[in-house]
Amino acid sequence: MDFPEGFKTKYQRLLGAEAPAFFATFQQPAETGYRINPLKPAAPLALGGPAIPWSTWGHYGKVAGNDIEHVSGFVYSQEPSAQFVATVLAPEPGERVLDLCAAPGGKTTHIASFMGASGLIVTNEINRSRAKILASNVERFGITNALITNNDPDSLAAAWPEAFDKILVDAPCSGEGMFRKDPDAMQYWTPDYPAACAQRQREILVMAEKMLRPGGVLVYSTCTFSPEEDEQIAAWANAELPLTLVPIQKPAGIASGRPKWADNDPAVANTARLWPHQLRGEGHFVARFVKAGQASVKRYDPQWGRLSATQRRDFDTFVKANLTQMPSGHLLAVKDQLFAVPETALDWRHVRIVRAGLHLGTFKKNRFEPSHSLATALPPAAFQQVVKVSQAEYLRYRHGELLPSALSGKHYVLLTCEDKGFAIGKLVNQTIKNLYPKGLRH
Ligand SMILES: C[S@@+](CC[C@H](N)C(=O)[O-])C[C@H]1O[C@@H](n2cnc3c(N)ncnc32)[C@H](O)[C@@H]1O
Repeated sequence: MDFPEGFKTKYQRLLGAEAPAFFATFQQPAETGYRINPLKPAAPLALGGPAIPWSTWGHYGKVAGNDIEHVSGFVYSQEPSAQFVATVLAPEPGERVLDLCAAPGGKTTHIASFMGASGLIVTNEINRSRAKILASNVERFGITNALITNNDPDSLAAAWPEAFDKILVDAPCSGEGMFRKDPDAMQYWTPDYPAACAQRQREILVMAEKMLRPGGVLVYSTCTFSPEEDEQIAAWANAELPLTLVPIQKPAGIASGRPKWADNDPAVANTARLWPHQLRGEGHFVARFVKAGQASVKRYDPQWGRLSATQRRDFDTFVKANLTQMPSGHLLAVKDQLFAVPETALDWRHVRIVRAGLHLGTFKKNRFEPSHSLATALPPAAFQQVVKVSQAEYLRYRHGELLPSALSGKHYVLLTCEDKGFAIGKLVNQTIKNLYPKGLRH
């Protein structure tokens, strides 16, 4: 592999006798992994691959983007070492958690797995097009308790001071841990790049700390090896912000951060390093902080977004004809869109929202049309009519085709393949009309 100028000499100097083992990993294929989705009803998954020792629900292996397991959200593909981060955050059901730099959603989906459908995850991405990808992955994974936002950290901090029990800052970084998987990631690297990234990381952390409640936990992570963005940022936050570095439990293979790379600050030994020459993964850095004090976050019940009488009638008619139960959560209408949001939702009128809770659907003239999200968020038992399709029909429907049906009537159905819900269809004249979102067709 041709490294950018200055990269090799830097790590030869830093790693000394360890450097040949580190560089040798770049001649090996990248490690891949996936996680099983515990939000889904347990279904036998014929995927295999050994368990990733430091991950909950993680396995080594590869799932293709067109496989039903991926499309139905039964699994999420995520690089193995990245699977340590949410484990360190250890979110719990009922908490209010912020994932500040979240797209495409690897850690958000892992956080949601720990929380079940309880509590609130605010998952934010500053870049608008990446925020849309995040929304689509959150929807595919069947997460119903997320507020997806598209803001810079300063605007969020102004809207939500001390609002979260736990915060993850999976920071934009120089991405040296991506070089093996994606050599294009090297194009931005210069010897000065880590210092420029570190400046942005400090700015993000200043805002993140403002949003953390006293006594709350903040986890900072990167997928880069550079001490400027790892040990030195951890030492800086420990010294300059009202945050204290606390130890991380490190399963075998996971090393400590190196105090010698941060002016011998002993607190840095509390951080964790996942090195590609010490375990099967691409590499990550993780630091866990606690904020001094003790306080609980304020709960907020939205008193706005109530449905009009016509909207209520149309939604009730839809539920009665198509579902077996009312989706849980607080119903909230934003213009013609209907959402079910967690009861602990924040006041979000001053932030840019991409998606709130579960998108239930759209009010049309005198009727309600369900959203595609219902197919991956609700269990098959929540639908009155489930249509099981073959692998060949699954591929045709994903492509946008109609499917003939022996069923009569005019209503919505859940389509499943291998018992995994993947789409909503509309039965009309013994045909299942294709409602698969155009942007997801394949
Ligand atoms: C390492 S990636 C996040 C990966 C994600 N957590 C996951 O697990 O899938 C960092 C993200 O930070 C975003 N970002 C870039 N500049 C930022 C800034 N100034 N503030 C907040 N986020 C930023 C990037 O757009 C990028 O999506």
